[in-house]
Amino acid sequence: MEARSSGVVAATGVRRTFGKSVVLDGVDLFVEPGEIVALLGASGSGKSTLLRVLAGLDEDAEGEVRTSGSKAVVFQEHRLLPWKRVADNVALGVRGKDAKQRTAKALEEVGLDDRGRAWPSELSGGQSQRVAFARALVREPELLLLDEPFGALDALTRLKMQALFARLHEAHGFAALLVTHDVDEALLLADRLLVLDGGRIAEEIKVDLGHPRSVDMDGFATLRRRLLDLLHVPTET
Ligand SMILES: Nc1ncnc2c1ncn2[C@@H]1O[C@H](COP(=O)(O)OP(=O)(O)OP(=O)(O)O)[C@@H](O)[C@H]1O
Repeated sequence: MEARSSGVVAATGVRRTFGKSVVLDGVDLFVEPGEIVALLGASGSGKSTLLRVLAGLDEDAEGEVRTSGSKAVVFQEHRLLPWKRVADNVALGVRGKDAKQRTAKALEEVGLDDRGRAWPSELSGGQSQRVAFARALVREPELLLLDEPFGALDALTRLKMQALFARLHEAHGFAALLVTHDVDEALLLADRLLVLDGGRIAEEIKVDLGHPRSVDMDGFATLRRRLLDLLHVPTET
């Protein structure tokens, strides 16, 4: 265990029950600095529950969870405050006299430098999610916890946001735990995949595909098939 003491996330024996139902039954999970880990699993397997535990949003879980450094969470829905302008929503994540400058930089990084004075209701779904990323980034987190952050977006916007995420990661080097049910997304973005099943991490797959990645590169289809098998998804119809 010593070698892993520098992890951004070190969780051991995480257990969460709701009444008689055991959702997490001894989860061990480590995330190294700068690493992108995708968390997959069937619907109801406990992905969001685990993410909430790691985010410190669930006080009723058992087990040991250590996270180091600052963290930020991005959910499927943007959760912007409708009564605050875009820039003020982003600025919620920062304090100090350079807050304004950092807010402007974060908005620029997500491609919305000209929308700071807009209201959230004036933005598209994709733009709103960009603001959610800016609000997370402005804290300069060491760890991003992402719960289906692209899940509510149309296919094209989703691809653009995945590319944006990859660029942001390259620029900032944060570690990320990405909950997703999209196998291609996991394979495009993550260094390592974890499959949650039966309340535990049932599989771990290292993604040695290099960067940049695309769905038609060598090795992608093989990993994809393996992952779909693990998720019990038929690959032929
Ligand atoms: N607050 C709660 N009270 C009772 N049961 C809950 C609660 N939160 C989650 N559960 C149950 O825990 C199980 C896991 O839910 P969770 O949302 O973590 O799954 P998931 O893997 O994220 O699913 P999905 O992919 O569908 O989002 C489900 O059976 C769900 O009904």
